[in-house]
Amino acid sequence: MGSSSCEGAVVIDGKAIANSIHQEIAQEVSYLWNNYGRVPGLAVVIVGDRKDSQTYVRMKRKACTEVGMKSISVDLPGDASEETILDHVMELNADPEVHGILVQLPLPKHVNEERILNAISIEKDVDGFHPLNIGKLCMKGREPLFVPCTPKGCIELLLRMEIPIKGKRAVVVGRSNIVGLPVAMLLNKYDATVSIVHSSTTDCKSLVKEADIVIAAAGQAEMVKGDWIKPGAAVIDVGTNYVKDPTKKSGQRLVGDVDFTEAKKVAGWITPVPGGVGPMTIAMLLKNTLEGAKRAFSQPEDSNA
Ligand SMILES: NC(=O)C1=CN([C@@H]2O[C@H](COP(=O)(O)OP(=O)(O)OC[C@H]3O[C@@H](n4cnc5c(N)ncnc54)[C@H](OP(=O)(O)O)[C@@H]3O)[C@@H](O)[C@H]2O)C=CC1
Ligand SMILES: Nc1nc(=O)c2c([nH]1)NC[C@@H]1CN(c3ccc(C(=O)N[C@@H](CCC(=O)O)C(=O)O)cc3)C=[N+]21
Ligand SMILES: [Mg+2]
Repeated sequence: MGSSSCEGAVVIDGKAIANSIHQEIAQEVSYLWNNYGRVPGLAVVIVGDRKDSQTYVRMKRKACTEVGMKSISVDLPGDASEETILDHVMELNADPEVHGILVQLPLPKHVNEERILNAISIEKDVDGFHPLNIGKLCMKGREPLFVPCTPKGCIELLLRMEIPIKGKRAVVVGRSNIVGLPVAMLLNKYDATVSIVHSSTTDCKSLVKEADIVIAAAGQAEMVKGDWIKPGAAVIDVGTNYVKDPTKKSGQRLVGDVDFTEAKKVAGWITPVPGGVGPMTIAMLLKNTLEGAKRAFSQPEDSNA
């Protein structure tokens, strides 16, 4: 399950793997309902009307409802003040029916993103973006309460496909706080030897070529070419780039950071875009929310039983 292959690499079916995770989660949610009379709750906050953000938020809320969790929606106008957003976060922090809080990024320019993310209770930080959770992710022997969803989804794909990590060379393309950096830290925890390349790296190609595991998260359409890939490598493509395509009704097409057609001929495993990492990000968000709820339900002082 979760893959197909005719020529070249095994194509990792992230959508199918995410669906089976959704089923596992739905079972646990119904167990919680039967035993505690409560379900996990996920609050998704969106500020403004960016089309891509609205699409992603809609997908998250739908997935949440489908597994039987409670979805709490906070929709604020693009000109909402920082104080207004903070007030909503505080209210969600105090709400016993909320176990996860996600503030969709990017926030409008006038809002200090760091200030908002710092305000989310670490017990409800299902994105894993709070500096305390990130800090623990980077430290040996420390366990964050939540691991960021996209990086966790990348690792989950490797684990479920039984792709070895320990002792392997991994190269991460990109070093953002939400993808590149945390995925590199996670691969390090799983005992890969990790390099990070970025926009000032002089020869990305030759470094990527040495990797047994490539994580592409640069936000550059089809930047990683077939001849960058070591034969047999695992290629995980995080990129979601919209490129113009006059043959499509919408006038655009979604592509990854990897030239899929070329790389598939060389790689051992590869994720498609769409249908690879994207669905796993949502599955991990639900998993984090479930974990947060289970921690809350097992606390005696949480008296909302
Ligand atoms: N599928 C999913 O669930 C998700 C997908 N994404 C997608 O992943 C991609 C990355 O997202 P995000 O991390 O937020 O992006 P950012 O723009 O925040 O970071 C991009 C990173 O890539 C590096 N970079 C940019 N150009 C190059 C280049 N030519 N060569 C090498 N490195 C380069 C940048 O380097 P520097 O630091 O020097 O600027 C930066 O570290 C995007 O396409 C995004 O849409 C993001 C989140 C979730
Ligand atoms: N606080 C916060 N947390 C995030 O996790 C977060 C965020 N902000 N801002 C934006 C990025 C992006 N992101 C994606 C999630 C799912 C898909 C996804 O499911 N994509 C589908 C395709 C969707 C389509 O067709 O457009 C796929 O790849 O198959 C993509 C991207 C989460 N992000
Ligand atoms: Mg970004």
